[in-house]
Amino acid sequence: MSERATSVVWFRDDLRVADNPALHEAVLRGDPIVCVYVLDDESPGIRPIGGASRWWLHHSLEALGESLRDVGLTLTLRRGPAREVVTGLVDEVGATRVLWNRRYGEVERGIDGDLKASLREAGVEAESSQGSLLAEPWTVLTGQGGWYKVFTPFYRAVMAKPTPRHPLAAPTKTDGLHHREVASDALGDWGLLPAAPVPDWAGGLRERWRPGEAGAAERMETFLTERVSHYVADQDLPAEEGTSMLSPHLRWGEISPFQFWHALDGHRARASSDAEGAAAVLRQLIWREFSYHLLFHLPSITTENMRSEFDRFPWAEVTDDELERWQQGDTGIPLVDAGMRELWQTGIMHNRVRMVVASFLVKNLRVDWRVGEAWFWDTLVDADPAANALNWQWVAGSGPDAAPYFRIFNPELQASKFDKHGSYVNRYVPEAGTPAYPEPMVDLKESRRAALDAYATIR
Ligand SMILES: Cc1cc2nc3c(=O)[nH]c(=O)nc-3n(C[C@H](O)[C@H](O)[C@H](O)COP(=O)(O)OP(=O)(O)OC[C@H]3O[C@@H](n4cnc5c(N)ncnc54)[C@H](O)[C@@H]3O)c2cc1C
Repeated sequence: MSERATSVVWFRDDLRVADNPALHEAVLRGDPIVCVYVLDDESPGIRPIGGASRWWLHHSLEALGESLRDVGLTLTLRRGPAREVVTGLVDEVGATRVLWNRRYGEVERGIDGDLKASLREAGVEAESSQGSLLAEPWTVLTGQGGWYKVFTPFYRAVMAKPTPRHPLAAPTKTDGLHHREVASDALGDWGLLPAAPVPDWAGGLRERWRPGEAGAAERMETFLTERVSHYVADQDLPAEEGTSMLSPHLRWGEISPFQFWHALDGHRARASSDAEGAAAVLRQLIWREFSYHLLFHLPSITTENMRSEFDRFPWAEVTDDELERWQQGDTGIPLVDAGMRELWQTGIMHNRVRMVVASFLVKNLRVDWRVGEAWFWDTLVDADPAANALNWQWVAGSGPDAAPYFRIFNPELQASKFDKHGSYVNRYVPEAGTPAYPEPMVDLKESRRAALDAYATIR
């Protein structure tokens, strides 16, 4: 055991050095620092991340390692059940303090709470900070002291709170930081990237994304200088890059909501063409907060219908072949296929198209929303436990404040409104309209009627 005070900073969904309260606190204390990331697929109840997320995580950890090296620190990688791994590391280096930024999922909170209690019992300081949400779920309550089930009042309540704190500066070389040298796993040994015999499916992801804090900052800058003024007009057009594309960076905490908020708020305050766009993106950012509000207060949101009548919904039995047609973008419905192929090739899908493909699966094919949620979990680079579940339940009609089940998106109508010139469909489904393209796997009108009949049985 070392005599000297040492801080362990445990990185999780906050893979950044700027505006990182846990790291900031460790830097202020001035003791040697051990930075650690734990890959935890093993703690009871933990949901292992999907394939696209693993790809992202690999590159994001690489980038974080570099940023830390630039300021004189190193990133230690460990794998296993988080509580045991962090406790083991604390013993190994004789740490006197462990710092982290809070998580909001039930299982994660359980792990963190148990760890905090056992560390404190052992005389080790353990402190958590607010780094990943603007408004922590227990701080936004209704007049009656309950939690919000409807977005608009939640949004108003968040906006009525004092302005979120300003982002914290990143540490610099001149802070004279010391790291403690400890053994680390090699990132490559974690097998996060596709490797033989699995085909390399990540080419499109490499082309589209630059995981890490610098990539996030670059994307935010481009959005604010070039696109925010068109956001309101373009946000629903999948052919344009009209939105911020920051969701995976926010998911992994490469940019904090505080950084994005203040950058947007600056634009909002200016009486310019940017103000309207910035206010609209801020509202979207609050949807992210709302999804975590729900996840915290109703953890079953990830697996159970929020509206229990949906427990009786007569979901259809689909074959593996039928499901594969949806997953691979081979349904014969061009907008659905374009979305599913965009997802497979690039790890992302435009929000408008996500709603369309989800509605097609849950309503036209009458497949349980959890099947679609699981596919998105595996293939999205922004796969997020709270946002994914909330949005699937929103489309299915099984969540609070959801789109009513009977509002069934018509993909053809959606294409004619939001992809008028067919540019998006052409990009991903160039064979649409030729004999090489399959017939629709279901008749849209008939399947719509069947869905409404099914819904009538649970109303
Ligand atoms: C079926 C379905 C599944 C979804 N799964 C996810 C998911 O796993 N992870 C995820 O981050 N988003 C998910 N979304 C929400 C939304 O599609 C993405 O957040 C959005 O497409 C991200 O693009 P952007 O960063 O350019 O968003 P912008 O329009 O620039 O919005 C800024 C930020 O606000 C947040 N945001 C925007 N819309 C939503 C929303 N509806 N719900 C929650 N947060 C939102 C995101 O963090 C986003 O980066 C899902 C939507 C649907 C319909």
